[in-house]
Amino acid sequence: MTPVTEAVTPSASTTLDSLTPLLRAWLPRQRWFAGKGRPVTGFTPVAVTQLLPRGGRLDLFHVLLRVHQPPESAHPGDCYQLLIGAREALPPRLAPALIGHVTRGPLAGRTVYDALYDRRPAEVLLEALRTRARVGGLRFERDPRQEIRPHLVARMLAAEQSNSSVVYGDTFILKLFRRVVPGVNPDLELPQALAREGCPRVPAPTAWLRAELAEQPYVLAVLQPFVSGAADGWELALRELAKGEDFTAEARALGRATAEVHTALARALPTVTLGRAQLGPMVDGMTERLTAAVQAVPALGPYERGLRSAYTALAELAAGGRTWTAQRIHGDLHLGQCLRAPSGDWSLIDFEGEPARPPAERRLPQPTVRDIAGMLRSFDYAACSVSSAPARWAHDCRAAYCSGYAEVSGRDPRTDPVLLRAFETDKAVYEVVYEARHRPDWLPVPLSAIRRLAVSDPH
Ligand SMILES: Nc1ncnc2c1ncn2[C@@H]1O[C@H](COP(=O)(O)OP(=O)(O)O)[C@@H](O)[C@H]1O
Ligand SMILES: O=P(O)(O)O[C@H]1O[C@H](CO)[C@@H](O[C@H]2O[C@H](CO)[C@@H](O)[C@H](O)[C@H]2O)[C@H](O)[C@H]1O
Repeated sequence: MTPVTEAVTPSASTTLDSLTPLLRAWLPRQRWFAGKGRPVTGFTPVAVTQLLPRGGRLDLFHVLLRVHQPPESAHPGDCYQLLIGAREALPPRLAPALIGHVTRGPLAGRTVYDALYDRRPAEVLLEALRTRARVGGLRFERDPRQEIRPHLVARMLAAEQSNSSVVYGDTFILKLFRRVVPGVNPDLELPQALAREGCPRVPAPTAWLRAELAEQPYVLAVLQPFVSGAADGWELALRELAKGEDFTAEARALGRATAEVHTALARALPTVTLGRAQLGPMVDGMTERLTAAVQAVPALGPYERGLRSAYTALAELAAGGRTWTAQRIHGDLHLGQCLRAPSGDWSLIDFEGEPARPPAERRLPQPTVRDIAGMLRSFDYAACSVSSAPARWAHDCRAAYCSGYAEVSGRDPRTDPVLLRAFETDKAVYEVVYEARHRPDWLPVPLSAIRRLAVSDPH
């Protein structure tokens, strides 16, 4: 394994300049690119770190890149993390990772590509974490109580999601965050807190990559144990649905696992009471998201009034003196975030929160019902995407999930229908925007829930 070299060079920045036209075409096509639909008007390199000595068969750059998109006044531009490799030519197996052929600058004549798809560069990252390397502004750190064996073989996970993940020898998985923001990253913070509590439902972080840039801290990647042979809840649900099989036992186990995680988070981190004063801004947030969603997706228009009633009903309860407890939660819980190991045990992953929400908001204490609403929506999603789904499948799973949750926590979410409807509505509105932006073919799925939520009266 080639050791990571100690270098952050101004010339690396010049190198990046010559890639600008290629990146301008490549970036917006990536699943994780959050600024879809708006033109890219320019780039500013935030940090360019050379990870291997220049001039070898492979050049390797760790890049943080600010992407400018209109309206500039409203937003300084998102910052993305890239691992860029440059070779004389790409072997066919790396064709999907192609960024383009460079025609000018220090890399002229070379082919640049997304190096996370390539074994050797991915292994350079693991080696750096194993040896706790420091390269320029990058800090590769590891939990001193956890060992990383050398020479684990890397493979990129095929499923492209909000971020990119690499598996090492079926032992670890490294998630490299694509859109990065300064500050505490809940995807490291919460699993670490849960590990301290001894909660076995979440893989404990083994190592992580930090950076200190312009006096701001960033968490750029997290390595955690890989749950080998696991299936995620979404795959399992679809498989059982296709066979016409019952899924309520798993739904109940998922409810129990969610409650275990919530209970441990409430022990590990502060909880607060939400009364009228705190609930007001929360309901305002829901209302604002609805208004923005209606503008972005006009198909929501006819349901706006009905959906709004879910939020006003909640505000009325608060005005009448009701209070709720809020705590740190998962923030984007759905079946795809739940892994079932071959032993049958469930783990929850991906504590980053909803990728579209502002980072500070994602770390606010919330009613646990928000996560529960996410899972309830997910059972509905599964049923809607299989045409042969039995009519009561989603209903039965949702009931079993709530029962499992109540068994562990002592609180059945169905006893607070107004709160549940408000959070389910907020989630469905989020999903409408998410699908319109990323997977327009899926739009009918959350829209069918919107129709139900716009008319349902929980009383
Ligand atoms: N600890 C783990 N063990 C096994 N597979 C995992 C683990 N963590 C994540 N995965 C797999 O990687 C995928 C992406 O991880 P996730 O944290 O959801 O990333 P993203 O933020 O990109 O959605 C998951 O859907 C799951 O299949
Ligand atoms: O997993 P991510 O953090 O990338 O979450 C985003 O993408 C999800 C889709 O992959 C999206 O989830 C929606 O689709 C799921 C089926 O693919 C379904 O199970 C979820 O209930 C539904 O919300 C998620 O909302 C988004 O944040």
